[in-house]
Order: sequence, then structure tokens, then C-alpha cells
Amino acid sequence: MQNMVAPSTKAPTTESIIKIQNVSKRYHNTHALRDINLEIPRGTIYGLIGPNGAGKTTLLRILAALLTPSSGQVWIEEQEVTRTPSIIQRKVGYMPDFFGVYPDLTSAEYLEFYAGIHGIPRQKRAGIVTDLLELVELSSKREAMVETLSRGMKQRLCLARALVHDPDILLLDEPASGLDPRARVELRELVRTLQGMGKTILISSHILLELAEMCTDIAIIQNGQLVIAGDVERVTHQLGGARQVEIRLLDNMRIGDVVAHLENVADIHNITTNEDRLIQAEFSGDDETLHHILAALITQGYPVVSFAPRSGGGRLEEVFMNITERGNQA
Ligand SMILES: Nc1ncnc2c1ncn2[C@@H]1O[C@H](COP(=O)(O)OP(=O)(O)OP(=O)(O)O)[C@@H](O)[C@H]1O
Repeated sequence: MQNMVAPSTKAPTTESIIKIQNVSKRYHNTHALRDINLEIPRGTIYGLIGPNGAGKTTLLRILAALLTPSSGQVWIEEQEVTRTPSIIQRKVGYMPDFFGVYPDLTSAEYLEFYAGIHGIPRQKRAGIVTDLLELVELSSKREAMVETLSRGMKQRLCLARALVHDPDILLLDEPASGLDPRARVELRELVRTLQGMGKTILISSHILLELAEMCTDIAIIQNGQLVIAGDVERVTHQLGGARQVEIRLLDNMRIGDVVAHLENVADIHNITTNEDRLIQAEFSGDDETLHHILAALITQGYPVVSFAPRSGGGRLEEVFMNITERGNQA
């Protein structure tokens, strides 16, 4: 679809596109959500993480105007969701966490059907479907029956379906579940492409590692309550999760000197080395501190060939498990 594939002209901004204010949801005796307050900055890839039953689907369905909160409000741009559900449904694309039953349709017919449901004029539908199939790399499956697609392909087709009306916001419920590692990488690339097109994307998962490498921001929910939210580095830092830094040298001759130097740096801990000119350490500072550490190594003539901070995904997973275990025991 021409207007969708073109890069966004919107300038990056930290303005919130979604504001969730004191939202609670009860199903009879179950408190699925309890007083959630959260703002989603425009243009982010926002991960919503929590164990099974935490309330992720409930929250996404409220944002998609498919479910009404018991109390509280959700604003998407200037619109309050419960008052303007049809406007919200034009702004939002929702991909549920189940495939559903596919009628006897090809991939192209399936997307055309949903384009029709969204009121897209008949003469525009074929072009939109072609562009969407290309975007999700299913052009070669255009005439294939949906039932015959692999799980990863069905996920991408569902994503295309959520994009059919070119929404600004995408809500993806467990999109990576059941995908093999290659399909997950493809999904990650696709999500990044969509972010590059100016979309704001919320993705839920109960596996933090699936999201830590893909998201700019995360919120952890547990038993319907928000535990913590913010950009990935800040959340890692706040939860005491150190980042890793890997430093590779030209040779092993000065590895001891570099380690001795690093031992005097306050934000570096747990240094380990191996025979392959590699030093690994935990790092608890910010990007500016990292810059100073690298500058000092270079100024002192240490033969650094690579200096690679890594987001503390592994450590974050550990922290996440601790939080959710604590919550379950409470
Ligand atoms: N229609 C419903 N009627 C009654 N209880 C419900 C309903 N939908 C969800 N719940 C309950 O609300 C809580 C939150 O469910 P929700 O599906 O939002 O969690 P989730 O984080 O998406 O979980 P999962 O990862 O397992 O999909 C759970 O205790 C669930 O059993």
C-alpha cells in the first residue's frame, strides 16, 4: 500500500501516544488488572511482559477498544477509548494470540476480506494486499491456501491483517509464541521495519528474553499490577541488572594490564578473561561512563580491537524470574 510503505514523515518525539490512567478490570471475582498507570511514548517498541494470567491480553484488548475497563480511562492521542471505539479501531491494529479458524481462502483473499471489513474501497484493495504481502515476505504465498502456511507464515499473515487499515499503533499479543529461532529473528526484523515506518508497537510475551532484544521499552506486569516500566536500560539498571561489556584485545600480551586497569573502575565488576584475547565484565554505569572507560583504554595505548556493551538480557531474565516468583509467593 503506497501510503503505508513510505517512510514516516513524523519526527521522533517522546510524546505519549497512549495514556493508561488508573485502569482496573474485574471478571466476576477475578481482578485481571488493578489500577494500571502507564504511558507509551510514540514510536517505541513497547514490551508488555508478565507470566501467564498476568493481565496482558486484557490490557491489549482494552487498548484495542474490544473490552471496557471496570474503572479508569485510556487515552489514545486525544481520544478516550471507551467513548470513541470506532475511531480507536481505525488507529489501532490488533493481532490476537490465537490464529482462529481460517475459511477456505488464499492469503491474498484473506487480506482482501479484512480490507473489506475495514471499509477500504474495492479498487484499492488489490494494491494494499500486494504491498502487505511484500512487507511480510509472503508474496510467493499469495495464492496459497491459508491452512497450508507454516506457523511463522500464519503469524506474519496475521500481522499483515492487523496492518490492513494502516494503523498508527500495533498491538501484538504473544506474536513470537511457538516460533522457531529463525522465524523469531524474521519477526524482530519486521517489527523494526514497522517502527521505522513511524508505528508505535506494543508486544506482549511471558518470555522476557524474546522482548529484551527487540523492545525499546518494557513494562512488567504481575497479578494484574504494574511492577516496573521504562526504557530497557533504565529498567535493567533500576532492577539491579548489570549490563555486560566485552573487550577484545589484539593479543594476550597485555591482558593482565587491562584487567588491572578495569579493576580500578568503579562501575566494572566480576571481570573474567579467556585465552581468546577476550575480557568480559559486568557494567553498572550509563553510556557516558562507558565512553570514558573506552577513551581511557585507548589513551593508555591498550590494544583494544572491539568494545561491546550488551544489554543485560540474561541478567534481566533472572531479575524478572525473581520478581514474578516473589509475586506468586505473596
Ligand atoms: N473472559 C474472562 N472471564 C473470566 N476471567 C478471565 C477472562 N479473561 C481473562 N480472565 C482472567 O483474567 C486474568 C488475566 O488474564 P489475561 O488473559 O489477561 O492474562 P495474560 O497475561 O494475557 O495471560 P496469558 O499469557 O496466559 O495469555 C486471568 O486470571 C484470567 O483467568
